[in-house]
Amino acid sequence: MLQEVFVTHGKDFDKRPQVFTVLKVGQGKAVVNSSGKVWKEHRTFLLEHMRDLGIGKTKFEDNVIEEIQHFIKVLESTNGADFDPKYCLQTATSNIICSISFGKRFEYSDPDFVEILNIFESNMKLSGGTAIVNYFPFLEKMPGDPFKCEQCLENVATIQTKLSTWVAHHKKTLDPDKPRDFIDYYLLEMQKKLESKEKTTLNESELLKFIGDLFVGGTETTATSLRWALIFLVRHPDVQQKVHQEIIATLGERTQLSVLDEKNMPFTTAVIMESQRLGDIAPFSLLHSNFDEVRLREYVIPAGSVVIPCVNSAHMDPHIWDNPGRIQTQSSLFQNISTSTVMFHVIAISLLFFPLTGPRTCPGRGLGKMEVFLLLTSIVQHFEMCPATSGQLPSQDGYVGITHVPYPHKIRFMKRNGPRDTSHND
Ligand code: HEM
Repeated sequence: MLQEVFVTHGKDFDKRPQVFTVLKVGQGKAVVNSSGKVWKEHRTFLLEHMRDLGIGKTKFEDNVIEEIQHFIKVLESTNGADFDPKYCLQTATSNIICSISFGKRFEYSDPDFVEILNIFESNMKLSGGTAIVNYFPFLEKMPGDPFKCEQCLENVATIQTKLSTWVAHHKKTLDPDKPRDFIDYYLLEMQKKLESKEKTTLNESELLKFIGDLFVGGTETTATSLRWALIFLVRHPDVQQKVHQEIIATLGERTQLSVLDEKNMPFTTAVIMESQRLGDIAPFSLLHSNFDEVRLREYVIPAGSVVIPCVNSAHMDPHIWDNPGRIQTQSSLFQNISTSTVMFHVIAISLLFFPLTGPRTCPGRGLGKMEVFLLLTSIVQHFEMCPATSGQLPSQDGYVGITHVPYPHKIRFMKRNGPRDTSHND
């Protein structure tokens, strides 16, 4: 059914609904929250320039690997002590988005950067509560802001102010012959269209939202995918060990894997897919809508409906998975990626490997997939991950905002070839 609605009838459902989180929090702008002409022009711009910048393709992997080197140093500095990797994973994935948006990366301790990441995260979390206002709009103005609508909108305004100072700096330093990043490309495209008097929806206000979209779309999703993968590897040391063995066998004499190695690493690939299924990163994807009435099977879907892709129902479908809540055994992990019938069923399951390929499909999945693969394999290559010193395993449960996020937890990153961990017997 997901396939039928979002792929076969994808065009009928390629709008976003006119509700609080889309119109006010997302301002109905740029790519993620827009519909119609604004969405088409911004999505086309994004895809064209991702292609130009080689994003998600092999030539972009050096940027990701450079960030991984900084990231590994941070993990080394923990010296095997209890550590919550959330913040440094968010920083690493944000820095990759920063390199394509602003042409620069930030130090992990940069206060400006820390602030902006915290605000983005806060809004992802608050969205779980504000979602009710989508269906009961009068709740937005309830005294005392119980659904945190005001706080959410204040966060949006703070982000816009921060991003506008970066855009102002780009305008001052723009060299039309040497565009550095997405902001430069956008400013040049805007200028070109204005000069040729071509009708356009590109403008500075949309630009701020466009850059915000890359952050929202590209940071939390990737970092959360990695957080779930780490949790499952800590909970299943036997699986962690097999991933490590596959990495070592594939590396040979080299010190760093490439995305091209992925095709020779079926076990690691299956583990990433499985952690996406169980982690259920975006259980309801993003809201969709239809401008016109649609007839589908025995249903009539009125124009302007809110259509929620319940991806979670496929992730946990007992008709497909023997025991949906448990990580699949090693042999079935292999089966899942090699059996074509299962592949059909997992189309909706692994957002990165078999996404719903309709008009709204994630434009950043090539990049996301590259980041998850390279970061995860680098972590396992360099560290053995163990439960915190209390021996408590990180929980497999989490909370749902826009994404499904793990509860706060700590794990230990024991440098491989360093002193062995003997304090906990798994
Ligand atoms: C593990 C990583 C990622 C996951 C799980 C993920 C997941 C998703 C999902 C579920 C959607 C909604 C699709 C729909 O509306 O039906 C989406 C849309 C989107 N994603 Fe991703 N994403 C990831 C990485 C990225 C990255 C790295 C970028 C940045 C380049 C990005 C940018 C976007 C944008 C701009 C949209 C909106 C597309 C539109 O409305 O046309 N994503 N993503």
